[in-house]
Amino acid sequence: MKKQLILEDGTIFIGKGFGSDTNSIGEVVFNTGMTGYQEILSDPSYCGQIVTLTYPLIGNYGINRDDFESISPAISGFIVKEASEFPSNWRNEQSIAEYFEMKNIPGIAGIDTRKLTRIIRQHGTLKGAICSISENPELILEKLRATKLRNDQVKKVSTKTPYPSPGRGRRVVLVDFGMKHGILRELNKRDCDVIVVPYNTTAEEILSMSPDGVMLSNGPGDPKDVPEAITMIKGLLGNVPIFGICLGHQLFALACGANTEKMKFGHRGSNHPVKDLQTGKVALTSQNHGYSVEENSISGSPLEVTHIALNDGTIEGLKHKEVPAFTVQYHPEASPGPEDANGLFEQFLQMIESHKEEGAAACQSVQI
Ligand SMILES: NC(=O)CC[C@H](N)C(=O)O
Repeated sequence: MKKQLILEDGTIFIGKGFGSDTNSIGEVVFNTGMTGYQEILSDPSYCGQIVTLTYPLIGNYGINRDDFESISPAISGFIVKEASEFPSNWRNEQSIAEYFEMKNIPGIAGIDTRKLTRIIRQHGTLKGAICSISENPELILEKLRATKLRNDQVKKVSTKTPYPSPGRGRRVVLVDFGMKHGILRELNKRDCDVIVVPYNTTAEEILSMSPDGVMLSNGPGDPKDVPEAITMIKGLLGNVPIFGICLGHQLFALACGANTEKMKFGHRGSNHPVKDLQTGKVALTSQNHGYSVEENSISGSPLEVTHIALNDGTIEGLKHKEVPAFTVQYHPEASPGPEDANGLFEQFLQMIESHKEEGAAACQSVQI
């Protein structure tokens, strides 16, 4: 089944379809990870995007029951050089073609994904369409150029109702903007008593759950499309310790008066070096973001830059100068990728402990 991949700039690639036979339109983004395709295709932050992988062989260890980052993938399509037809691994249960067919997502193989990546890097983000070879490319191109990409992805992928993930440790409210399950796993591993809540929960509702700390998850799209979350974070600041990841980091920055901007082609991969400006240490990190916090907007805000990307100098971490809150643009939960930054979850729990001690000391001094 021949298929075509048509880019907004008029480039056409011809390949072989796999997975669902449907046509699809989305923003085409590249990920440079050599492994971790299952976590990538199930990361809700890719909602509405067509993902291409620069590594040429994808699907060789199949799809297994453990490595999903969400129950249903939200991506709009998958572009690979070679989709392995004979996966081999003791955990393998399905090929990627079988999986995409089951989930009704179109894929296209036989594409020179490194050439495609160079086009995106030169041009900047592009919309693209995966469609049948029988479609008229001129008509598809017209449709593609006229298509406005959706701006309600967070609403689409966030949980509709709160749910608990109990533990015996600190109580953490985890705001789900399109959460990767790795974040929940990391909190549960540390025995946190977690309540996951929808993206549009108010600050009052969250505070009424008496959290020891609040986590702001990753999620898809432009942070400015979620104004209710910015209002919520403003209401939380200073009332409870906050740790934000990726979209959570961007929303936190907006709530503190800084600004975010769309990047030319984003960071997506498993080996992005990030420097901690306090310790000078460099961590290799897993990343997936197309927006970043604008550097010039920090000076008038109560924020301090704590981490930067070594590849292009963009902001990768922030902390609030007055209240207990810090955020990172990258993924300390990895899934997939290196676990260098995993200690940030401990840092969050330590921040909760210090905040509790300060609160107890303040109460004592009032009594005196
Ligand atoms: N992984 C994320 O949370 C991504 C954040 C945001 N959607 C971006 O692309 O920048």
